[in-house]
Amino acid sequence: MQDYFNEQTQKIKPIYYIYYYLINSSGSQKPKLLRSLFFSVLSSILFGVAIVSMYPFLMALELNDNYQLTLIFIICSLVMAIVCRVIAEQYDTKGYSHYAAFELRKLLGEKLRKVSLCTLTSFRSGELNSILVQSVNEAAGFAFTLISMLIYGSVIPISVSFFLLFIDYRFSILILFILIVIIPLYLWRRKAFRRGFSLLAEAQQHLKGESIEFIQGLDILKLTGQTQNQQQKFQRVINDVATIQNIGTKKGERPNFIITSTTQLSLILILIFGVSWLVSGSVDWALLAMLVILMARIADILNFFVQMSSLLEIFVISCEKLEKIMALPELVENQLDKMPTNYNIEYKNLHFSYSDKEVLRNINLYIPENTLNAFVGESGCGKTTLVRMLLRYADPQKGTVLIGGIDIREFSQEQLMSLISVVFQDVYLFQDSVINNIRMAKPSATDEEVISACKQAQCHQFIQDLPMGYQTILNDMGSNFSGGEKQRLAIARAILKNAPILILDEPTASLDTKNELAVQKALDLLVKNRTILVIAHRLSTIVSANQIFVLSNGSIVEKGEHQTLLADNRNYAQYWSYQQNGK
Ligand SMILES: Nc1ncnc2c1ncn2[C@@H]1O[C@H](COP(=O)(O)OP(=O)(O)OP(=O)(O)O)[C@@H](O)[C@H]1O
Repeated sequence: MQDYFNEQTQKIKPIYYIYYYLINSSGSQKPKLLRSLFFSVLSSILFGVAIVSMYPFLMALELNDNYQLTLIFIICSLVMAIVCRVIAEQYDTKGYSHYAAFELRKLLGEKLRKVSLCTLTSFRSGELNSILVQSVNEAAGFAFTLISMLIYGSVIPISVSFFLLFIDYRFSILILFILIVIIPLYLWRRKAFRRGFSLLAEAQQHLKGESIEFIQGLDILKLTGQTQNQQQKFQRVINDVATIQNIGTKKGERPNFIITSTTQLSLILILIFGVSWLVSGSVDWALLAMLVILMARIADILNFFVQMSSLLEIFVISCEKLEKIMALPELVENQLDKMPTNYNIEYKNLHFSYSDKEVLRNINLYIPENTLNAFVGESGCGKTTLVRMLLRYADPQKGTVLIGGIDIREFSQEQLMSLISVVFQDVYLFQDSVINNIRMAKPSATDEEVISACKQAQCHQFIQDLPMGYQTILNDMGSNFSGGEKQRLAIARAILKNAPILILDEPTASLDTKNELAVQKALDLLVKNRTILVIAHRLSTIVSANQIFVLSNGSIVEKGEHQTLLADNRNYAQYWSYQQNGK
């Protein structure tokens, strides 16, 4: 259970934050929400007026003294209260809340675009998805329901208490006293509830993450015989969710009982005082009858408010999650007026750490344009991180990366990405047609251009053999394609994009001989006249590279051509010898 305790579950935001979140979650719809808020308050006041006017009505009825006028006044107040409520509810009925959710999602999308990939990958799978879907719905969708609940629960008793001042101030004080007793009780209950809800939200988040991992990794788990173990882990989280729910229900029992009893007891309190004042002759029966009806109504409203207030906590938790995303550091971007005239790449005194773990140390390297450059070294030495620095996967803590003599932070994201194509071992394919999956590298490309890129990438034939050819929809991230076929689709994207710099995470490393030959043929075409950075696992594929950089523990320890490095007889020569001997 300790897994779910974190800064968010420990900290309870003060109650005024709820109002802050409620108003701000509506974004540009704020004026409409404020208008709804105004009409909700007006509706509650008019309702209070109508209830309190029951007393002069009953008195006039008893004395047969022009009661029709009071009756018309009560009916008008009630009709106006209903009209105001209908206007207030337009925030939901006219779809403004949906628009607020749409805008919030757009804002989050924009934010995520500006956050470094390194930061984004620190989120658990499913976490961002759940924030974008569930938290947005809860934050933007609940706002009006919660506001009206808060208003009816507080404004009706307060306005009634105010109007009663003109009739009998003692009852006003009595109602205010009941409200004042309930508020600290509610705050006490909130504390117990809030922690439980935060823990539950965390546990449910874990459950979503586990289920996504379980489903996505099912084939690997089956192959490695680990299904049972993973299922046990999954089951443990399911049990945790059930346990937290049980504990939450038990913990909430006492505060719930006390609060609902207090609202019911208030009715008895009014009766006790009212009857004693009636007996002493300082109150008449009509006022007492009106107050009993009134208190029954107020007790209902307060009970409803208390029961529904768990929604407030869910709302606040969602807002806090959105706040966490909006507070993520952004990559500072600029926009260049002129793009570079050459594609020489330079890393200058670059240091990079993930949290406090230093992964790249004082990297200095120069890559002339149109050359083939390979990065080799033991697993975990920092090859991928080094190459990703060029893509602004994250910004280095120290040092710079330059393309054509320009610091890459000077480019906008679009400008930088227009210069670089990547072909990694993991190819991401979207659930869309084959042609659209390739065209995404250059959205303006014609069908002919896409087909020509596919021919060069050696994938035209197998696409043609698909049931709907280029229009075939890829299912489940392209699970119906082999690894080699996916690689060739990625190469087709890179050919179509035609960027001057190409990053390859040795795409043939995990392929069988037949697929490797096809991919290699496609690659041979792609690498011509480009600046290439390749992460190499098999040294035989990079013997012709212009420069080979050998990394060890985050530093470049050797660099040169294949033959020079062999002659140096250091790390590279040792790796070469291992691989040649099949070790
Ligand atoms: N997102 C991340 N957060 C924290 N640490 C990371 C992250 N990505 C990589 N690392 C760590 O940084 C170090 C360098 O990783 P990197 O992937 O750059 O190595 P590599 O040389 O490419 O390894 P391999 O050849 O196995 O792919 C490793 O110790 C790795 O565990």
